[in-house]
Amino acid sequence: MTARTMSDAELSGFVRDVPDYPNDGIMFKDITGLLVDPKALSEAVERLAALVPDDVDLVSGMEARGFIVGAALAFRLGVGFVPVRKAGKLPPPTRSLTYGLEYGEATVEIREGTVPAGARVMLVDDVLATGGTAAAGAELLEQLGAEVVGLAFLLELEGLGGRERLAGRSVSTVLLAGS
Ligand SMILES: O=P(O)(O)OC[C@H]1O[C@H](OP(=O)(O)OP(=O)(O)O)[C@H](O)[C@@H]1O
Ligand SMILES: Nc1ncnc2[nH]cnc12
Repeated sequence: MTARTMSDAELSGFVRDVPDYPNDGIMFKDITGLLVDPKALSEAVERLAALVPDDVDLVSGMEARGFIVGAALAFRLGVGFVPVRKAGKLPPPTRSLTYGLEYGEATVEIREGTVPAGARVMLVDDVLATGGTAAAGAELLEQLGAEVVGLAFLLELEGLGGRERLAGRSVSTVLLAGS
């Protein structure tokens, strides 16, 4: 495993807090500064890689920021990447799952045939907040026959119930942040 080159505080320093975005009362965690800095990006991907069991077959990531960290992680691990897309972006055949958000609902999709039955899949995203997005991604992967061996996030927002929503699953995070 590659040694850490940054402390938690240094890596966290690349994440920008944006108050009242996209709605009043939301403290948005903007990871753009982390992505644009080569050392911070490398540190983040190495830390994510350290959270992944040895024998995964695939990494999967949630659109859109989960594609960035997930595809980098898949490349780092030498495995393929399965995108979990928002509704209406993938050509058929697809499998969809609609899930509840804090207000309203959303639908995610995976292209059928991308996940071999029994594949050991690590699901990745940038942020764990309420956990609804990741729970839907994991459930959809399982409907397609995958074994979801774990979920890894760059940033966990405490106090929003994400851990509880993913109870029973193996959840790990690189950084913790107040919400
Ligand atoms: O734990 P939850 O409450 O479900 O929230 C976490 C999700 O919210 C953000 O995605 P967003 O829908 O903002 O889309 P984006 O990645 O396209 O910006 C983030 O990238 C996660 O996917
Ligand atoms: N506060 C937040 N910042 C960034 N991404 C998010 N996804 C859900 N909540 C978020």
